[in-house]
Amino acid sequence: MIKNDFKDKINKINGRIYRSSGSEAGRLAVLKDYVALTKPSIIRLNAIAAFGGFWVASKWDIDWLLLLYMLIGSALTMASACVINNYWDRDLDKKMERTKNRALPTQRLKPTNVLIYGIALGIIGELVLFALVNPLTGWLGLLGFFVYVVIYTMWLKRTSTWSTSIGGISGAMPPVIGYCAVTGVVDEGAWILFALLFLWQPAHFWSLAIRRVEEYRAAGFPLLPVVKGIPRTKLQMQPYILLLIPTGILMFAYDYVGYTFLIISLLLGIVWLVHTFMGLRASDTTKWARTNFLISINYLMVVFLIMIADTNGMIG
Ligand code: HEM
Ligand SMILES: CC(C)=CCC/C(C)=C/CC/C(C)=C/COP(=O)(O)OP(=O)(O)O
Repeated sequence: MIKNDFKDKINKINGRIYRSSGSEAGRLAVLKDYVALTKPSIIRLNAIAAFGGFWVASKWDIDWLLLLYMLIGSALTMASACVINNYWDRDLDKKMERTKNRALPTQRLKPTNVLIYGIALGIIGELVLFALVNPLTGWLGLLGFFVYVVIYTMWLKRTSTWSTSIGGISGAMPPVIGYCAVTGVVDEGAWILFALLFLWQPAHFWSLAIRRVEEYRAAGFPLLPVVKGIPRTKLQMQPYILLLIPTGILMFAYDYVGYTFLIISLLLGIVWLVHTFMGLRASDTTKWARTNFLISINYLMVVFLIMIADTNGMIG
């Protein structure tokens, strides 16, 4: 104990604020930081989407080992992308309340270590996808990684209001990876799942961006509400949600799911659309945006869980 306190002091004297991992508590805190860098709640929801894609393509005839490999490979690839996003954004993350306490902006971890960690996760994830799932899922993982890390994080997030829509291509990859792990081809089912996630994302993210518009402005991110204003952003969410609703109809029309999914996805889509529409006249925009963000998260979770339960019209 005394030895660890001494180590911490030496670190401070040397002007370093990297945390000592000598004590039990210190090691646990470092571990927590490494886990947080992977953005676990985003990976969790993305993993549900990948699982849903796999399940729908399998039509209840599940290859459990393949499912496990697909989940491990895609989760590690996504974790890698999120860690490298944290690495790249470490200076900008200092400027925002929401992100300023992360491990890199506070200098609790060394950037080089984080970069190595991110690359290692990506190499293992991609090896799992290429070797144990199929090459198509490996390429789709690489595409998702490239769009999120290079196109979104390194380029558009700092320069254009298009970051959200184009960045959505990467977020739409997980269910496609799950689906293609089974089919080995990109067919209409893969495209419908892609469309579902792609169309879901702008309203999800803009709800958050509206709530935190001043933070994003101060940090210099040219997001839609920062550049074009909140009323325009509220308006621009609507075509995405409107187009999202037919993806449920297409899933049904192509016989992937039954009536239960059709009805629930339609109802949820309509609830979200109406709530978004009401945003145009909301008196408390912050409160409205918080609810809209929560609806987005719950919409996706429920739609994918029902998709899994009602694959092939199992519920009816
Ligand atoms: C362009 C695409 C996307 C952007 C820009 C985006 C942006 C964000 C941001 C900045 C947050 C942080 C919220 C906060 O700290 O309060 C967030 C939260 C979240 N996002 Fe997204 N997101 C995108 C796509 C996705 C996708 C594809 C998923 C999953 C399928 C997802 C799931 C989540 C979840 C679950 C949260 C809540 C995290 C928490 O509570 O810690 N997002 N999103
Ligand atoms: C297959 C593959 C690798 C797909 C990638 C999927 C993926 C991780 C999508 C999530 C997109 C996302 C969290 C954007 C937020 O980043 P941000 O930088 O705006 O968030 P922040 O400000 O909280 O860091």
